[in-house]
Amino acid sequence: MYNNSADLSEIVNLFDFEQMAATRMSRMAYEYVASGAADEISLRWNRTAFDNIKLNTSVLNDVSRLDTSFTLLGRPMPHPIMIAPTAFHRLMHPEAELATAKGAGMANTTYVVSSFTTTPLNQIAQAATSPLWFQLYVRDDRSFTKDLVQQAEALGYQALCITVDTPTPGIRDRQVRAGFALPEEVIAHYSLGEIGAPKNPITWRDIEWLQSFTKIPILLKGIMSTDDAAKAVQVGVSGIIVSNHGARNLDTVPATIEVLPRIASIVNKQIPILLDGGVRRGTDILKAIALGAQAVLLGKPICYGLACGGAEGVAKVIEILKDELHLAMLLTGQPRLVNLNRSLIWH
Ligand SMILES: Cc1cc2nc3c(=O)[nH]c(=O)nc-3n(C[C@H](O)[C@H](O)[C@H](O)COP(=O)(O)O)c2cc1C
Ligand SMILES: CC(C)CC(=O)C(=O)O
Repeated sequence: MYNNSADLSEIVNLFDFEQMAATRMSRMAYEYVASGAADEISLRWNRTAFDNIKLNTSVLNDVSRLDTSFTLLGRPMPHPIMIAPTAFHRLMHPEAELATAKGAGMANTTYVVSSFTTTPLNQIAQAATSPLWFQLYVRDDRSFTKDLVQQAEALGYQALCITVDTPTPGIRDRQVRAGFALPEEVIAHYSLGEIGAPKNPITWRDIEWLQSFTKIPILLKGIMSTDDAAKAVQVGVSGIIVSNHGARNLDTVPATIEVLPRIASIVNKQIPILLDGGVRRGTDILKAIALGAQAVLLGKPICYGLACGGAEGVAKVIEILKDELHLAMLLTGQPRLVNLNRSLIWH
């Protein structure tokens, strides 16, 4: 099932990782990771929307000292690149989520562990050397859900990302064609046996219920409209993640970077905004921050890095992006990420 000992020196950018992963992962695993919903229109838009944004440059600024640091939920962050929650890492590498956690530590990044982890939360916490967050799929069994949140808290997971965009996964034709089914050794410990279908029709009342006992900051993952962003602020969550689930749920929703500016205007800096979906280049990160995000998360590239090179592969994905981000800051004349604003975007 695995073919993880690739020569990573051949890898130059994140697209190379995808190409290499396509030749090294099982067809089923690759199709699971790479595919988008239905006709994959939003999947393409997540990329083309970034491509279509043009950058302004500003010359003769002092860029001798670059600063990518900022504060998120009261904690210092060295750079704005995080690992998005993705399910079933044992499909991609025998060390599974432990390798992802080690890679995250090597790159000094925060790793959001999926509810559909194939490694128990305590083992990941033991292996981690950088901050962990936990992504929650709320289950019908509320006492199970409450126990899981409290377990994550007790293990030191620093924030809770509640995924709100997946009452059901979307139409995934390529997964169906590839005969997606979890091999016996790939066990999602907290899935309640409902693999591939979270079936979690949660409502705003459930968010209030989660707030009533959760001690760590709560973020809502999967906000795509200004109304929902306004509601999120109103109910008092600590942050939102603008996400269309990597274009895996509802096809023809807009690209995340397209909706970001409107959501940022509504939120008006009351709570932090993170973004994921199609981030593949250092310039993408610059654009996201200029348009109102504090940080970005990576989904598919981390899966490809893991499949090609375990912890080293994961770390290399982040390191490549960090280098690209530094170059983009130098070349746009922007030494400090926290100073970025919409003037960086060319109109
Ligand atoms: C293979 C895979 C599994 C995913 N599993 C989850 C998950 O368990 N929970 C979740 O909230 N999001 C999940 N997502 C969505 C990601 O968290 C993220 O929103 C998305 O991948 C970001 O887009 P990108 O892949 O273009 O970087 C998954 C995405 C992929 C590609
Ligand atoms: C089991 C899946 C619903 C996990 C997921 O979020 C995804 O594959 O996008």
